[in-house]
Amino acid sequence: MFNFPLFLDVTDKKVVIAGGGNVALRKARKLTAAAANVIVVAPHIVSPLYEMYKEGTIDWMEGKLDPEHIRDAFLTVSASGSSEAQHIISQTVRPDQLVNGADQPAIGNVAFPASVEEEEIHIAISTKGKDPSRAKVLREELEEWLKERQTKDRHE
Ligand SMILES: C[C@@]1(CC(=O)O)C2=NC(=C\c3[nH]c(c(CCC(=O)O)c3CC(=O)O)Cc3[nH]c(c(CC(=O)O)c3CCC(=O)O)/C=C3\N/C(=C\2)[C@@H](CCC(=O)O)[C@]3(C)CC(=O)O)/[C@H]1CCC(=O)O
Ligand SMILES: NC(=O)c1ccc[n+]([C@@H]2O[C@H](COP(=O)([O-])OP(=O)(O)OC[C@H]3O[C@@H](n4cnc5c(N)ncnc54)[C@H](O)[C@@H]3O)[C@@H](O)[C@H]2O)c1
Repeated sequence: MFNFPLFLDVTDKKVVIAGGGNVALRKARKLTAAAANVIVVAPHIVSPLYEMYKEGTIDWMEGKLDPEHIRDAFLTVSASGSSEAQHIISQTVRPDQLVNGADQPAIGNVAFPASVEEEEIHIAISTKGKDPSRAKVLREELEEWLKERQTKDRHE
């Protein structure tokens, strides 16, 4: 399914996130940190997303996903868990558009890895879609390992 590791520049790209729950929030944080132009489409959004909207970090279109929201999106993130929204996404996107199926990997062509980023390196971890919680555990272990390595370097 996801067979090609890639680091992608999303600066100023239009990214539409369908859904406003905690999964949408996690993706919105990563994407705004990467300077994407994030638009959340959902009838309701969790309060940290509402804060981001009020600060102007993201846009919010209140309501259900509509095909028009995603026609010119560079990347669409499916994070609503709604079969109606999933159906709209799979019927609307062209083969040259990117889709992350956070709630249904089968409709996607990109996945978010767990990652550790420092000034000079960025390490990404994927379990090939099989066990995302394990990717989180591995990320935490890697963070520890990097910390220990830095401490060791400082003492050498
Ligand atoms: C790595 C990480 C990055 C991120 O999200 O940015 C990420 N998931 C994370 C956490 C996490 N995900 C889930 C739990 C709860 C587990 C539990 O409850 O046991 C937790 C743990 C938590 O939330 O603490 C559940 C889950 N995840 C997916 C499904 C759908 C499905 O499988 O059908 C379901 C089941 C839904 C359900 O059944 O309810 C799908 C995907 N999740 C991916 C990435 C992609 C594959 C990555 C890979 O190849 O490893 C993929 C395919 C698509 C995508 O999302 O891009 C991030 C850790 C970041 C970090 O901490 O560093
Ligand atoms: N990829 C991952 O890491 C991961 C982790 C946990 C859960 N999930 C899956 O992701 C989905 C979302 O999880 P959550 O915890 O954020 O759920 P949630 O129920 O808290 O949030 C769903 C959001 O989608 C919105 N929504 C509902 N119908 C919609 C529509 N037609 N158009 C647009 N927005 C709509 C709701 O208003 C709400 O904001 C679930 O299906 C869950 O199984 C994925």
